Amino acid sequence: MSGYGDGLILGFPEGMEAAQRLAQAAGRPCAAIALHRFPDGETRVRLPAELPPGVVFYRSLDDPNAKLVELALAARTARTLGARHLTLVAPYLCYMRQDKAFAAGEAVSQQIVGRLLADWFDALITVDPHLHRVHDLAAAVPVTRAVRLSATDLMADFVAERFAGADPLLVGPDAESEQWVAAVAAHRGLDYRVGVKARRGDRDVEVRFPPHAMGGRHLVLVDDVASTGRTLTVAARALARQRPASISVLVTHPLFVGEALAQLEAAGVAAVWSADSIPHPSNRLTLAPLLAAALAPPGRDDRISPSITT
Ligand SMILES: O=P(O)(O)OC[C@H]1O[C@@H](O)[C@H](O)[C@@H]1O
Repeated sequence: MSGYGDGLILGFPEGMEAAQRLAQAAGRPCAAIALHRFPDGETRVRLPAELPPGVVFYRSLDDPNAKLVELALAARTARTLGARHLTLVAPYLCYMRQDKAFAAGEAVSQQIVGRLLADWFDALITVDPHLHRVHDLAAAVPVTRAVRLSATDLMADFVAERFAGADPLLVGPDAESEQWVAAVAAHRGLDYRVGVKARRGDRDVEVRFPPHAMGGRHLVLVDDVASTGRTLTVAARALARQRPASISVLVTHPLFVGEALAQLEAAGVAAVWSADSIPHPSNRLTLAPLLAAALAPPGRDDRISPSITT
């Protein structure tokens, strides 16, 4: 047994603050994994020299390619250092959107990356994974224990408090977003509408909304992930034509690559809010208590439990 006690949480450099928030919420010890990036692009990974039987890795998998290699190095090393049961807490789970071969010859990344993660880890905890055609997290990532959490209750409480007495209207930009916007609406009895999206390329997106009286209302665009922000930007432009009182954006996973935030602002979006699955200036909702509640009690990480989908 190491000096850390069982149920140690290990954080990577870019996510140490979030790993510490999780450790505090879960009442567990926390330590850092040190990374050194060599000039040629390889990474040296260093873990604490002794590990307890149960170890939790905290890493959100935005910008995932180098992170995945480093995770593999860390997970394999953890087992040689004495860990027997490895849990990955990945608030944002990468490669979930490529869930089929959209053209002949394409890799089905969801299945391939999911199996890699299941080779390295025994358990996975994630938040609002982009499961669209494949609904079961354990089918995408076949670990022994797969826990799918949702930020939608936190989002609903945030919107209800922010717009108390103002009767906000939640708006999902497309059919894929309906599972989230409907859950947010249901939690606080809010009203919602969903648009129709056609995507022709990474940044070539069209969004239309069926006729609905939106003039003078506070509109909150809700989605799981904003990547280029194109979906939300185009949706906001369409909504702005309805002369609402305001347009805001609320997402679980704020990737917001490139000029996404500036484009949203130019489209008339007054505020952008997110959960802290990825560190970003828009973070307003903290996921640590939700993630902590999903961790097995320290010392019991090696239990075999069924997959959980919440
Ligand atoms: O339009 P960007 O921000 O690039 O991509 C994010 C969108 O693409 C969908 O899969 C997501 O659910 C979201 O609606």
